[in-house]
Amino acid sequence: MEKLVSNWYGIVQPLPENYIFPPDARPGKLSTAPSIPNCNIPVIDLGSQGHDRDQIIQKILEASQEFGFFQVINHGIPDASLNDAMAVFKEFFELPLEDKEASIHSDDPNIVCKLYTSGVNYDWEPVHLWRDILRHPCHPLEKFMPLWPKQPIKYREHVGKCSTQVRKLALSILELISEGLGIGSQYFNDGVTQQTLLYVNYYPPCPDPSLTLGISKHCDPQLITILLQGDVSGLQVFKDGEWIGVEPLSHGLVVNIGHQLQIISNGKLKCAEHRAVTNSSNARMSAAFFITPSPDCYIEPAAALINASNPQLYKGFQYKEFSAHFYMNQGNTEVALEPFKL
Ligand SMILES: O=C(O)CCC(=O)C(=O)O
Ligand SMILES: [Fe+2]
Repeated sequence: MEKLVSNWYGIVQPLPENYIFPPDARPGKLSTAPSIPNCNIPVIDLGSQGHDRDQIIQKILEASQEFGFFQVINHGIPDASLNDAMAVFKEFFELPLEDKEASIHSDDPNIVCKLYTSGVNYDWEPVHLWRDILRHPCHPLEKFMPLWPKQPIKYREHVGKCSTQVRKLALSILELISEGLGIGSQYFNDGVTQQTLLYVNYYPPCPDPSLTLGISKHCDPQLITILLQGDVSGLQVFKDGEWIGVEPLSHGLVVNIGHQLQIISNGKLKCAEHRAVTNSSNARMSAAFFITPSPDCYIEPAAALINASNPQLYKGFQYKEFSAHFYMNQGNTEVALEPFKL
């Protein structure tokens, strides 16, 4: 806990050696965001669903096929709700270390609310990430909210409200996707969307952003992710051999396809590699809401998508088998899907 970067940035200069990535994984000069190619990650206006539903579905499918990423605007979640949640996250990370610890201390034997730095296996990592992370489940709210941070005082109220709205939005986007894929509008009900996991990332200003990363290259293992990235850039998506930036949009939300949605869509929708770079002047925060299957949920390509010209690409498995393999290989994107391919 004493290693949290949010508690010693500004004190530590230069970047400690155990944060320096090997040359081929460093962002290099590109990490100073404006110089990287400006993204053409699609921006989809959800405000006109009443009369443009089919067109919106088409745009979502195209973006999910080509980029695995898109941003949504006019998504129905009030600006105030997003601002309030981001404000309590920031307040949390700016608390003194003892207050952060006290805030998440709970009698829960499963310790569902976790605060740590870098990755889950700090002691085993060859290189550390320049970020701290607060994570906890959000759904069902009544079950998990009593285990969330107690400070800031408004944390539970604001994050409870925002997570409920984000989950509703995610389910409505999944309904549009299921309609577009032609797999039945109920496909994403129940087990496959049973959990909402929230990971709040805090990247303090970094002494040398060219040498390190906030999050290294990965794909999200869950079904679909909704990301609040505030107003500081840093998210990059790997596309056609290049890293492209996902520029923050005022009150826009980033949506990306997870491994499970790639599998269910039998490879039609893509989950794209992405990472987060740091910068030397502003702390950056992002809040990722992962819509996640229950551990026992059986995942397989939807039968309606398989035919003579589209043979089944993945076998069926329980989600917990996938996540065990994913975390054992530390999210290595080369091998994450291997055992599940046919
Ligand atoms: O900070 C970001 O923008 C990316 C976060 C992310 O990719 C994740 O939490 O999985
Ligand atoms: Fe991610």
